[in-house]
Amino acid sequence: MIEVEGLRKTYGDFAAVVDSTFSVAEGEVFGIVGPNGAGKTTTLKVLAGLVDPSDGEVEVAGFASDDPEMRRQLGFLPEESPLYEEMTPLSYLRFFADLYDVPRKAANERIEAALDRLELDHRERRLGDMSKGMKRKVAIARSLVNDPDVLVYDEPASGLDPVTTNSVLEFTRELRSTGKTVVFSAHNLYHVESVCDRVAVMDEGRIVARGSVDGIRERHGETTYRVFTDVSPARTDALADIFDDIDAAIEEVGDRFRTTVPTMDAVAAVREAAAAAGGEVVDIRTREPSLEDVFLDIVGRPMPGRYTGGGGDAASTAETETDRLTESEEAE
Ligand SMILES: Nc1ncnc2c1ncn2[C@@H]1O[C@H](COP(=O)(O)OP(=O)(O)OP(=O)(O)O)[C@@H](O)[C@H]1O
Repeated sequence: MIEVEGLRKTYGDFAAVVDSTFSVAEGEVFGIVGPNGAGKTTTLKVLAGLVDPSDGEVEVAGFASDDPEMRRQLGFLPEESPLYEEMTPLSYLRFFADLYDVPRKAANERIEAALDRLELDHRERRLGDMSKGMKRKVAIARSLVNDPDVLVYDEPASGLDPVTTNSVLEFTRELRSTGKTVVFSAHNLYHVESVCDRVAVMDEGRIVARGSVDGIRERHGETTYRVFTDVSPARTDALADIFDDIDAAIEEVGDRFRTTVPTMDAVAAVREAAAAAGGEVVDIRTREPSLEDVFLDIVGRPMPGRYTGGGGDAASTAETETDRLTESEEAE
């Protein structure tokens, strides 16, 4: 549905996007993630036909990005989407539907469906009097009035409160089930991690990693094991034989001790150490690396803009209950 080959965009001497190649399949949600100035918006504007590439090939829904017909197949949500303040959501969305020559009946149905799903009440309220989250929802509804096959969203959930963030992300995810192809950008790794089938990580204009979230995680991150014991395994020197720095990873959590280790051999060592100290392992959990850990591995510095609310934690650490092993299961 989207093919980008060797895309380059320069502003004077400055290269905002360098040799970018990726494709997005029909019905896929593709995330472009990276820090400020990475080249995300420039890439999306090229896809939306708003910025001409300096070099490379770009095709969206079978049209070259400089083909005016391409824009009719596309819904673009810019990072900042100023709305006409004096209009209401309904009059504003109808206005855009008219620009796309959408028949009135189809437009009304589409607008109602989008606003219902986005839980946007106050449809007759002046846009200038609406909250940032409500305005964002109206802008998202606007991207759908022409029923495009491809949606290009620039930071759809940035700067919104956690509830609205989740609602917008959930909505983005659902677009896939209606057959839409979505490309969206985010600073926030948890936003892409929870929504995307595949991602491209950009840094300084270049794609530095690309693939499924799990695949990238596998290549660049490390699974760790958290072993819970009822005595501190540090009381013995069994662990010291295996890891010099194991002490640093032992934390007291309530009346238990949590030791974080990188391999199953190390888990066995913790078990031995706990047994030698007169205790036992009471729980083991795996912790997969978050995309944030992965970013650190790829670009060598932490990802800015860490998410601090709205259920982000669950998405970030992916501590899987199914991977929990009990003492008895392991003994079998
Ligand atoms: N019109 C322009 N003229 C000159 N430089 C530009 C222009 N547009 C973008 N740039 C530069 O290109 C680089 C990439 O910008 P871009 O907006 O694509 O990054 P981004 O990843 O979307 O960043 P952010 O997360 O801050 O929105 C930046 O250094 C930016 O200053």
